[in-house]
Amino acid sequence: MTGERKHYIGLTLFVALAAVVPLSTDNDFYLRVLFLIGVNYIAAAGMNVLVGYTGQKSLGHAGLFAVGAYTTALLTTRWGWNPWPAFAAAGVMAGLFGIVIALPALRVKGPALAMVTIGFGIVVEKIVSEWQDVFAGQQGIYGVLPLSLGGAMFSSKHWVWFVLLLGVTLHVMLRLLLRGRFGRAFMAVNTAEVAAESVGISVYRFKVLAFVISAVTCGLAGALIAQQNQYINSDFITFNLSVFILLMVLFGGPSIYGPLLGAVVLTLLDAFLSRWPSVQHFTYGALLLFALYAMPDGLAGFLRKISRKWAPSLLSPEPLPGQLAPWRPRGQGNGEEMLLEAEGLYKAYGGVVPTNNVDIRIRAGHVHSLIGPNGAGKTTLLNILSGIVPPDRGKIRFGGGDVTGLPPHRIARAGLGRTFQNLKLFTGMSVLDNVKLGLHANIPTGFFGSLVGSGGQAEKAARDEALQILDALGLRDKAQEIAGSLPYGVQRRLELARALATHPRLLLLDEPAAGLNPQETQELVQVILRIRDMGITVLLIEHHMDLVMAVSDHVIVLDYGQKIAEGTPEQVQNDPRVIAAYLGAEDTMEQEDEEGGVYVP
Ligand SMILES: Nc1ncnc2c1ncn2[C@@H]1O[C@H](COP(=O)(O)OP(=O)(O)OP(=O)(O)O)[C@@H](O)[C@H]1O
Repeated sequence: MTGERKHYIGLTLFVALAAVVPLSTDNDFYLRVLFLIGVNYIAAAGMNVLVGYTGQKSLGHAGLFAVGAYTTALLTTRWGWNPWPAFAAAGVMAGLFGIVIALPALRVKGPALAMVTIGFGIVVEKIVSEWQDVFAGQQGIYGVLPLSLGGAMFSSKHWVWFVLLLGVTLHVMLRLLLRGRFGRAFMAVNTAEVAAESVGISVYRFKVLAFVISAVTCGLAGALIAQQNQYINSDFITFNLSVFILLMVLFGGPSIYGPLLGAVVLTLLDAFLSRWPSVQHFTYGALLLFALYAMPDGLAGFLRKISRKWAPSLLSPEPLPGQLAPWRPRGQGNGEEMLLEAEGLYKAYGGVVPTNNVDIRIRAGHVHSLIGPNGAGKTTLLNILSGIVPPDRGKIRFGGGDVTGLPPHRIARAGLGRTFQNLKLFTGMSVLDNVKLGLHANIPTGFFGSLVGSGGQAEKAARDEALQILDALGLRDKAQEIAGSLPYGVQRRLELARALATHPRLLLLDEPAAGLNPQETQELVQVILRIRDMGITVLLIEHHMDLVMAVSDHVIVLDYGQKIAEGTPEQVQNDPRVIAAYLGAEDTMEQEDEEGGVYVP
């Protein structure tokens, strides 16, 4: 049975069971607890995209809960809106507030988001408690219209069924979203931002999107509470609520099922401890610390570990298709002779000038090498070309267009793929997912299409192409292994596979042979020549002169940030300025590296 079928059978059983429970009791307290589990799940499910997938922590989501709650309260009491559109408006309003907070907060890195969200939570708390005319402070807004069907207001049981329906719909939509290119991109943003940009993902846009998803679900949760209570006041909007929402996600764990586990356990605990508020708050604090330090993968991670031991078949990966046709790269150049032309590139870090008025021209279809002693500015130049480092001066034309100053994901989408000197893989993800991430910009499924599951065919095509690329690089048998668990040489090849998956016209390789043994280096020579024969232009940085001489059509030499020579490998090898640069650097032009290859530092 496929994983999909298992999931939908499990979900149907769960829904059937959960739908029958309210029939077995008329106790209002129990029905209220079931309702709260549903509401908390809805808040946590969106928060999980932000915290669990993109790794951003927010401590102000009570503010977004308040936006939803007060939107529906004001619309139904002051403006006489019907409760259904008022409920929908609560989600929209919270989403808009989410955009307004996330746009500035996510421009900066580090704890800025946590700080901004704490500030936002405090501001909202103050506004609803002190702006009496509009929000009525502690006294609150009465008469909020509850949802109704055919003119009859929802009973306690209807509310439970409604949150069940909403929760299941949200679960199915988020699962579809998170199992496709959006979920992979959110995780990539969390693991390695620079690498995510290098495959065409706008890190900033994905962080904002995750924040907005979490804002919408928290806003809907707030609206549900206000409409079910038919009342809302400022006592609901506290810092503790923000902590509670975050805690559900951290405690449940970063998995599609984490928020459900977090919502069930913490709502029950909350109900049980509600008689002792001081113990309640202490318990949240203790659980937050416990979740952060002792259970980094939360309850879902813990259960996964147990099932791996006792029921491994539950976690067995999807079977992969058998033989596929050999991979053929797509999106090659449009015949231009000069694929990339850069003029007067200049970059200084204080007194250090790693790129000093460098001009380079990359001819389509050739292998170019960039060499020079340590610290000559090779990596900085590659970073400038790929958009990671903006140049202080100079111009770059790539594929006929000006790409100077564009962010890395835009340059990647224009057809520039790259690998890194220090590997930047998405280490916690499978080999296959790493390569699928390379294909990210070439999978056409949009956000709303993903939510309703219309991306199935595109996902299948991406999986097949990723497997073809892995096949071409001899990695097919590793497809389902975790990238970070592979030997170093295999990880290097995987990074190359991911870069090829971006359909590059120009492939930048930063020291691709670093850390490889002589046999792997020989294989790399063949791989680079094959890549060139497929029509992909290559620019590589390398210290292994054997490799440079074997693959290059053209060599560029840098020293102290300046281009000191260029030409065929023979011309460069015999150039007195190049010999002097290397002699100056190490008193020797060539030395044997540990494995016996010729290595020039
Ligand atoms: N972000 C930065 N801030 C300050 N100095 C930097 C920065 N990036 C690079 N440099 C400096 O610029 C110079 C060139 O560095 P770069 O990494 O480009 O050289 P490289 O030729 O790639 O060296 P290697 O062969 O050792 O990798 C070095 O002196 C380095 O310390």
